[in-house]
Amino acid sequence: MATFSNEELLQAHTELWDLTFGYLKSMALECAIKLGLPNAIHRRGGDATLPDLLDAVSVPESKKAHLPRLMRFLGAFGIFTADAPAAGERANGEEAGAVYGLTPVSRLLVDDSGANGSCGSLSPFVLSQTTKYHVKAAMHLPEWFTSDDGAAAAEMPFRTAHGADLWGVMDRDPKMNQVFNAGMGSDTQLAMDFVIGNYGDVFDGVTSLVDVGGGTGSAARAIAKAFPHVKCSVLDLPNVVNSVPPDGVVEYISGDMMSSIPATDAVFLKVRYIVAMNADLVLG
Ligand SMILES: C[S@@+](CC[C@H](N)C(=O)[O-])C[C@H]1O[C@@H](n2cnc3c(N)ncnc32)[C@H](O)[C@@H]1O
Repeated sequence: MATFSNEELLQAHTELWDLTFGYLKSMALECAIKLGLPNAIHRRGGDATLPDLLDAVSVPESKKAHLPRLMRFLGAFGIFTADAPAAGERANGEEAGAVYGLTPVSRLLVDDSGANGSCGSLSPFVLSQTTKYHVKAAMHLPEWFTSDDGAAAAEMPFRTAHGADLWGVMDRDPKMNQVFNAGMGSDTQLAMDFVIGNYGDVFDGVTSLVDVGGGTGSAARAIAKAFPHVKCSVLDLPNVVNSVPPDGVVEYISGDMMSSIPATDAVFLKVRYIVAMNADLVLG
């Protein structure tokens, strides 16, 4: 049996604590976005003191003393920078005089379009993946592994937690539908800038394209804008397609990719989860 030195076990103890409390990183990140901290720092020119932040965000008097702790925690894992205050500026052990700045990660969370070149904010993406549905589903992992549910074994912990898959939940909860679709759209915008900028030649000779599981059409709109000769359509479930106002640029088709896909020159797929979840169905 492997033996470990005291140093290794001490280091492992630290790593175990880091892993144990890892979920707090996602929750603190979500909190930073919901409080508007990246935008507040950006609007101050990229640097903000604690009083600046307290001015900009809506925090009641009774909670103000806790903001430096949140900022320190976010700083510890690279969301913000914090310039240490001079010793005399510390109030009650907290960083009253600290100056907080954006890192490349929090820069991606700033709403102002153009702040990151052509890249929009990824805050909607973060919020789409830290929902109560996702967190609760993750907490059902041990229950999912240990329950012997026969044919239902292929179902994911998400269904164990919510009695429906993600698409079913989005169908019954319009707010979740909106939050998830906005998240996918923001992430796709960034990915499409890269795809079109670097691999645009894959669209040479294509005259029609269907983005299968294309959500609210971020990818299809980006392709249609960059390559106006390509007739772009989006195939997605009714709850998604019905939430998109017609834009005259992309055609939205309500349907089930597992049943049929409209005839087209090219199929565009950015639906990793669904293909993985239905791999047996698709690949036989
Ligand atoms: C992970 S999201 C990706 C959305 C979009 N492709 C993007 O990357 O921004 C998956 C999308 O597939 C859609 N979807 C799931 N099952 C589907 C099905 N059976 N037929 C059509 N669309 C489906 C969902 O509604 C959702 O919009």
